[in-house]
Amino acid sequence: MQTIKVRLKTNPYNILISESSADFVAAFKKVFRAKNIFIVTDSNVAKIHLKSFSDILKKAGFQTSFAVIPAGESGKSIASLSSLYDKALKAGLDRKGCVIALGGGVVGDVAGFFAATYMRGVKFVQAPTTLLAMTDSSVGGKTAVNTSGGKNIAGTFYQPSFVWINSFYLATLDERQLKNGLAEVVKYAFTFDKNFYDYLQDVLEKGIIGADEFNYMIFKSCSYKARVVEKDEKEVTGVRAVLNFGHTLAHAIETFTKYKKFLHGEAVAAGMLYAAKLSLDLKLCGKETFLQVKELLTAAGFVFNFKNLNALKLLELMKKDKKSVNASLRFVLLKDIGKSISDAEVKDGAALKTLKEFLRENK
Ligand SMILES: NC(=O)c1ccc[n+]([C@@H]2O[C@H](COP(=O)([O-])OP(=O)(O)OC[C@H]3O[C@@H](n4cnc5c(N)ncnc54)[C@H](O)[C@@H]3O)[C@@H](O)[C@H]2O)c1
Ligand SMILES: O=C(O)C(=O)C[C@@H](O)[C@H](O)[C@H](O)COP(=O)(O)O
Ligand SMILES: [Zn+2]
Repeated sequence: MQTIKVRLKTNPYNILISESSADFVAAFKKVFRAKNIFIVTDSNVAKIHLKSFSDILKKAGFQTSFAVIPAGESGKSIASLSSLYDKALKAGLDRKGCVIALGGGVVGDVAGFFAATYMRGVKFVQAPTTLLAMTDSSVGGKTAVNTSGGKNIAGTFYQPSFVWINSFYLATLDERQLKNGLAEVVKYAFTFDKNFYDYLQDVLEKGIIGADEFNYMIFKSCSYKARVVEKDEKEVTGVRAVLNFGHTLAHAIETFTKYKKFLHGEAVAAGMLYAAKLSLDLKLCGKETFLQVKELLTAAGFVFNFKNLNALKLLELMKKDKKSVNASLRFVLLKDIGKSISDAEVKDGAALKTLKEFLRENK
């Protein structure tokens, strides 16, 4: 078992990396005296993992009820959120109860928003089941749902009481979803650590990724994220914005394609390559850095094939990004591998010129 502490002043908590359900139950009992647990999951995870997960808690003496939201990004909606309030009330969830998110980032983001607002806030635990959720979304307390106008437009910051990461769940995840998770993992290498970059390049090129490699990626990613969140929990000072590397274009692409064509990680991979190209065009980094970004994304298996994306429309959407101030574009850019600039203001013309070239080069 490995434990990473998230040392927040008001809501400190642990990230537990363990394949033992006994470790999970022990952690749970330390944090809660309540018996009433409401599990939120999605329609795919419900079929594979809900019964065994709920049995762990029942055997430990807890009462469980559950709600299932639609699988995939379409489930990250106000409709899903709204359905949870009704189901929880019917199930008798009270203020002393606890919500557990069992699933990927979609479940975590929706369940977290729900837990933050149900009866003005009930306790919340993250039990991530995708690589993306284990390395990024289950940590840090961002919760949200999408709207037709934009990604994560409605949400709160609401920290979990703890996170239980059991990489055993990765065994049932398909190749595309595993690759999707790698996008956020390589993000940490690009923005924080050249040594981690070298490690990933080596492992991904060889293509042999087993439990040890996944657990190492999870540990490193969660450690970077925890340190950043401790410094700037609510993205006020700009420190946390670094976790948004690649996300300015990614969210525009996801919104433009109505959350249907690209997975989040696929859009983030595209966004990181674009941000690296923008860094190069703005002379913030050299060609070598841009090529290093491209090489690792390629080693991770990302192919860039953008048809029917409209540069002007993407620019308009990027201007509505949460980092924008007075409609001026802000990006996380790179000086080098492991060295980033958060919150760089970029003129519309420069962003558009690079975007048009980027789309042309990756048709
Ligand atoms: N809050 C944050 O800090 C944060 C960070 C990164 C991403 N996100 C959000 O996370 C979401 C993406 O999360 P995701 O990539 O986990 O997607 P997801 O939650 O949609 O899960 C991907 C797919 O895998 C299935 N699945 C989940 N676990 C499985 C398992 N163990 N076995 C088989 N199938 C399984 C799901 O049903 C779904 O179809 C996006 O909405 C993104 O915006 C949030
Ligand atoms: O935790 C963060 O902070 C992040 O930015 C992590 C991102 O990977 C994640 O996709 C996040 O939800 C994006 O946040 P947003 O504020 O741009 O909606
Ligand atoms: Zn992300």
